[in-house]
Amino acid sequence: MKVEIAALNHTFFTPQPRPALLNLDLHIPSGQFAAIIGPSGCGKSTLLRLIAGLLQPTSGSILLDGKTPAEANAARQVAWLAQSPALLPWLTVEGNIALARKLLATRLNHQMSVQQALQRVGLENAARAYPFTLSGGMQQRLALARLLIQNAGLWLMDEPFAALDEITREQLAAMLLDLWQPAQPTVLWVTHNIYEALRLAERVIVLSPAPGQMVADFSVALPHPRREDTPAFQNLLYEVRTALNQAVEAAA
Ligand SMILES: Nc1ncnc2c1ncn2[C@@H]1O[C@H](COP(=O)(O)OP(=O)(O)OP(=O)(O)O)[C@@H](O)[C@H]1O
Repeated sequence: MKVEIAALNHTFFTPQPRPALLNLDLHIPSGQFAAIIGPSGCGKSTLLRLIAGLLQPTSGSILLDGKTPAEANAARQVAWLAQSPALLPWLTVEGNIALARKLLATRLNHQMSVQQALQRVGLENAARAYPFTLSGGMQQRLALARLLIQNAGLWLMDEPFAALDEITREQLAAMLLDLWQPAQPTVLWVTHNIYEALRLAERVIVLSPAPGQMVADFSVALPHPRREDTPAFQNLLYEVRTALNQAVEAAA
């Protein structure tokens, strides 16, 4: 799904005006895996919420394959993964996925079974368990299975693995890449972590401190799996970090 954002502004009124995003123009081609990084409070989550149609922009436009966020949502084309997996505690692992599948039963190209989705995330042996009996990493794998079965054209990800330990986080990041590669939905991945962004994404977009403006846009043309100890990775790391630091200094 193509994401086209033009002259986007968002201000919260609390009641005093608090600008969160300023004049953002962004074009994400269909199938791109893009990471959005920026300092805390720069408007990353606000941007995702606007794209998901959970907030109305103060001004500007967002089009998802030519549709408004509300229209794309109604067609169930937008899937969301956040830090909290928002599982239904009264349903088993397979019950959670079966419900997500049922909600999408009218989608013509929807062919994946519950079992297949659980296999893809390595949870086939936990199908009868309840979410509260799972570790944090397993709960996020279940959320990934739900994301997969939604078969949406756009995945919005708001630091989904930030609460997990380093090793689980890396495992899930690798799993996410494996899940993304066959169908290649468009991914917008919000993160604070420059390493994570450079390990996964094809593009890294840097926002300034609030109100968030785009200050840099990097293409990451490195093959997977990416090794951090290569000069190409280290160069990009340096450039992204420098862009971020300059934006923070300019705003200070
Ligand atoms: N519902 C709200 N009402 C008022 N202000 C808000 C609201 N949500 C966010 N803000 C403000 O908008 C700005 C951007 O917030 P946002 O959560 O989008 O930032 P973020 O980059 O995602 O931050 P973090 O990385 O810490 O999660 C901040 O100044 C925040 O305080």
